Amino acid sequence: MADEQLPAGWEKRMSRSTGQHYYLNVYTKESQWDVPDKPAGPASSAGPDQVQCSHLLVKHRDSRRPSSWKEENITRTKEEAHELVKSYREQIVSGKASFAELASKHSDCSSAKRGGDLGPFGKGAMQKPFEEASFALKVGELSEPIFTDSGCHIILRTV
Ligand SMILES: O=C(O)CN(Cc1ccccc1)C(=O)c1nc(-c2ccccc2)[nH]c1C(=O)O
Repeated sequence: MADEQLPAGWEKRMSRSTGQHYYLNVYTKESQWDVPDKPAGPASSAGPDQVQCSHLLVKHRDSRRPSSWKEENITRTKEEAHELVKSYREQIVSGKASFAELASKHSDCSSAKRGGDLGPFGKGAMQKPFEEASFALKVGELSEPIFTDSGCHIILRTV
């Protein structure tokens, strides 16, 4: 397809070994041979009024619970947390690292163990800033940094 429109987050690549085209999700690093007309992520039980997202949370000393699986007592400032989240976002967007890789290493949320995956959720389940950012994303899209009482997040909508 000459001027195919790909869903957000997908790029057309050529296989060095076979010369065939394939499609790469630049955020999740998933690749597939057919045009990505499916949601950029594993099918899930997300209902019509739900989204499925992964997130990377960096807490700070003013977070509601400044402690995590990574760090007993989190002392970084809110500004330092924001800088870290911006650097992680840049690594993901530039293709240097995948979302799941950075979330599993650096997220202060317990979902780090699942590459940041939160599963499907509807309205009313999450803190308002998180919900609003999640529902504003297209499938495969990565949010700008957002703040909740828990800390600073980037969110990847997967379904
Ligand atoms: O805010 C608090 O008082 C404590 N929390 C809430 C929490 C704690 C454990 C599991 C899930 C949520 C967190 O700080 C927190 N929030 C999140 C969170 C926030 C927004 C969306 C998804 C997860 N994760 C965590 C966590 O420790 O793992």
